[in-house]
Amino acid sequence: DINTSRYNEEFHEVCCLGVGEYGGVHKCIHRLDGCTYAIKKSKTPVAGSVYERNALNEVYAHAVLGKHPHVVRYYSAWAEDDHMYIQNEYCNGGSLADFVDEIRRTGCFLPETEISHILYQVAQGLRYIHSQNLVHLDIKPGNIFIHRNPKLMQSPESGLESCEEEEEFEEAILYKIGDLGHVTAVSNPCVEEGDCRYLPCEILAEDFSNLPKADIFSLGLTMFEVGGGCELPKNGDLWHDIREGKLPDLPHYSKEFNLILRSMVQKNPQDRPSALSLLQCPVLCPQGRK
Ligand SMILES: Cn1cc(CCO)c2c3c(c(-c4ccccc4Cl)cc21)C(=O)NC3=O
Repeated sequence: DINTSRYNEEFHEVCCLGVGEYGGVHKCIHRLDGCTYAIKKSKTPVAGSVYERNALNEVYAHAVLGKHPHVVRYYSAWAEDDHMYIQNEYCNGGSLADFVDEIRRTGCFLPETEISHILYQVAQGLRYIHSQNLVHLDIKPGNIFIHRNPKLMQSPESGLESCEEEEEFEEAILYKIGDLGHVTAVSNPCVEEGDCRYLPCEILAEDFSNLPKADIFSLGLTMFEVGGGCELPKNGDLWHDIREGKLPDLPHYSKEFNLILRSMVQKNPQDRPSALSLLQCPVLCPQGRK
């Protein structure tokens, strides 16, 4: 009967975090360890279908990518009662898509230091994914999740005392790349296209010769929206203009920051910076930290 299901036995379902054609994601508390997780429940994909390959890609990617501060952590996956479950780290601050909605609603823009920090953190996640010879292929605001470290939210000093023995500085807000359903290997790619609003034209033309730079392109458009840029089209003239390198300026940010975004969405993948080179860029490098 349904009550013997691992999902119901091991977890207490708190609330729904989102639903899509894939299924639904719930915030759950593990009854034994008391920790909170995000668990996606989806219909078992038809054997041999692209959905099954995507589902397997997602779990393989999580297994290979293991633990990284800027990639959503995977804990477990299982199948039961004609559904697949994946148990991931719960990020308590929503996604960058929620953030973009908020900026559009309030007209309050992030200071350049904050938006540079977001780009720096996500670039660290991308560098890690690319270093494993994998590519994400669906980088977009809805797939970048935010985790606010409650300990550090009161006063930044508190974090320092507690981790004085550790070398590294604890971040109060962590940005994490999630939804690895489109992840594939750089070498033998089986590309399942992500959201066309964020894809470069070479991917749509099935040119997979430089996949890591496709992630850079998508990250450039993602940051354009976080910076208050207009809503991105799925097609049409603006879609093509952007891919001809005509990215509108973000008036609230410096010339240098705008030049970085424009370099990330260059038509020719070779002209886009790698994730590693973004991390060495002085405009983004966090002040004073190596
Ligand atoms: C819609 N939605 C909202 C959230 C919480 C944001 O504060 C969320 C999460 C995830 C996911 C997710 C995405 C793709 C695959 C599996 C999962 Cl659990 C979806 C999420 C995930 O892996 N971790 C999340 O926090």
